[in-house]
Amino acid sequence: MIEGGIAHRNAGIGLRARQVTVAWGNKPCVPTTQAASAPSIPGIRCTGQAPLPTAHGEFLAQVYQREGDALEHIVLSRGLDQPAVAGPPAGVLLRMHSECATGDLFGSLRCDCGMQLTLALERIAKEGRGLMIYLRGHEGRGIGLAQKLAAYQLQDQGLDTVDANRALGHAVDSRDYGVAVAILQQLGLSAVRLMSNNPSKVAALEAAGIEVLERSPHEVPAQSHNRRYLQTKHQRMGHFLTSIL
Ligand SMILES: Nc1nc2c(ncn2[C@@H]2O[C@H](COP(=O)(O)OP(=O)(O)OP(=O)(O)O)[C@@H](O)[C@H]2O)c(=O)[nH]1
Ligand SMILES: [Zn+2]
Repeated sequence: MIEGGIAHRNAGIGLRARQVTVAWGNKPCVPTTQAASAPSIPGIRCTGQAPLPTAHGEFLAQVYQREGDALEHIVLSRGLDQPAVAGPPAGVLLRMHSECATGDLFGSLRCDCGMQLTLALERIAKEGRGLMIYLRGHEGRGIGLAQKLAAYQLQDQGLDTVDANRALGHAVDSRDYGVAVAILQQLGLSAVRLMSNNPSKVAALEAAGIEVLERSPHEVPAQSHNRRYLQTKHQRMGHFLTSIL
């Protein structure tokens, strides 16, 4: 893994060719990666897909669900059916984005999520190939929206984002990336360039056997409403953030 640069390993290593065809009613989820036959990954399935034109260009939208779990995780991908271009950069561009209704839907300035979401789609569109996995159930780093709002109340009384979670009886971060790993495996993607400032995401992928060829910084400008939040992530959670230094 390298930090913030271009990885110079075998181009296309991120694509292990695989046929992915999962029935959803009468409409199959068609392959999104180069075709070959391989068994699908147990416990995860694509339950719907359609082309999705966006302000950032056209993506393929897919829903993935874990067996016995109603959460609908969203994958927006582009160019995965194209062979990787020869030469660097190797590995597919990936954003694992934790659901944040306040930031992603309403443009809340308390965090950086909304701008990071937009930036990720822009970067994938610019490169022409990559994916965003939008992880449901990650709201509030796993504590849910209502408890995140309760944490905001405590932050307004002086606690930081770490201590507010603890004061409410929660872990600081209870997110699990297993479903993202399963989706990547289902798509045949074994090596990625991860757009993130969070070292825990790198560790989670590598622990699961997904090679992180590069952690690509994914910073957006800080502003007065989220500066302390970003400082806490840097100082207490080990996030790589330079915009607040
Ligand atoms: N508990 C809690 N969760 C928050 C708070 N602010 C944002 N979140 C949630 O944090 C999640 C995003 O995590 P972050 O720590 O901001 O960033 P990250 O995804 O780990 O790292 P990046 O990949 O660099 O974006 C989203 O699910 C948000 O809902 C907060 O003050 N308290
Ligand atoms: Zn947020």
